[in-house]
Amino acid sequence: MIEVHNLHKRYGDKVAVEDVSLDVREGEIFGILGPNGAGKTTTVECIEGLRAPDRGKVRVLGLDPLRDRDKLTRILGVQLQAGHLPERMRVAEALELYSSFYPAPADWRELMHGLGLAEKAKTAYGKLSGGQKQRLSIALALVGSPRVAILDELTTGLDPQARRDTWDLIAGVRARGVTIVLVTHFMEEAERLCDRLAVIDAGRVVTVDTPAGLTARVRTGQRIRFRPSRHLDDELLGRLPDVTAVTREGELVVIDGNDHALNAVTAFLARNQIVAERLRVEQASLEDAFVALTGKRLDPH
Ligand SMILES: Nc1ncnc2c1ncn2[C@@H]1O[C@H](COP(=O)(O)OP(=O)(O)OP(=O)(O)O)[C@@H](O)[C@H]1O
Repeated sequence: MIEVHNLHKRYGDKVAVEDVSLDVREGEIFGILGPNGAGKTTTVECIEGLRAPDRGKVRVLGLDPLRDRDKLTRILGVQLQAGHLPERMRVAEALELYSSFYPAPADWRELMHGLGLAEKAKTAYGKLSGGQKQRLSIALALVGSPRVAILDELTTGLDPQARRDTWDLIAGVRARGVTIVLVTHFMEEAERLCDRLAVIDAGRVVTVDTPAGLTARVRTGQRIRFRPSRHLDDELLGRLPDVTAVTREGELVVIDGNDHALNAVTAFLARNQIVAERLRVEQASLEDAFVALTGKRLDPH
């Protein structure tokens, strides 16, 4: 659906996109994940035809975003950033107006209901809350019944419940066959929604993988935490071949080991008639994978 080859873009001396290549397949939710200033927005603006690349090639369903702009706008839905509508335009008016731009628009009333904006149909844009503006921008991105939708910072500024509702909505849009590109800062969003992810850092693609594939790459084994029911000899435990370290966090014992560590530790405890209370086993998360790949944390703004 989307091909990007060796994209470069600079603003004056500042290199925003150094070398980005990726391809987005039909029907998937493709995530672009990276810290502030990584070049995510610049990359999607080149895909949308809003910016001209300095070098490299971009195609959306075979169309050149700059040369074939008219055709592209009929198949591509773009979530514009807040503040792009006249303050006094009402929600229903905006949706009706935008739907009139497209040859085969979606039912804008259905979208308005689906996004929880029906009660605000007659409210002026300037009177909406941040979350409502955000939902309206999603509705406007989808009103043309696009084949590809690009959503930049989809849920930034939404409260946790509205964020979850939006995720359900996006999953529903994908179920109708729309391919989605999602620019995000949120690990949980990436993990919940995306089929594949491009991790971008300092203008380059660090890797492209599924969320599960990314976490599997940094799996360092298991970390086991529990409170022993009675005295436990840390040194003996540390001698088990599958255990690499035993430390204490207050009354909890913390054990790092390979993927067999849990079996080895539970067998050891059973032999010594010790019960593991409040037992927890942790695996690597997508956040860990991101840190391992880029050396940076993702700080949501
Ligand atoms: N119009 C511009 N003029 C000059 N520099 C820009 C411009 N737009 C972006 N930049 C710079 O280019 C780099 C990449 O910006 P971009 O917005 O693409 O990153 P991003 O990954 O989307 O970041 P964020 O998550 O903060 O939006 C940043 O260092 C940014 O400051």
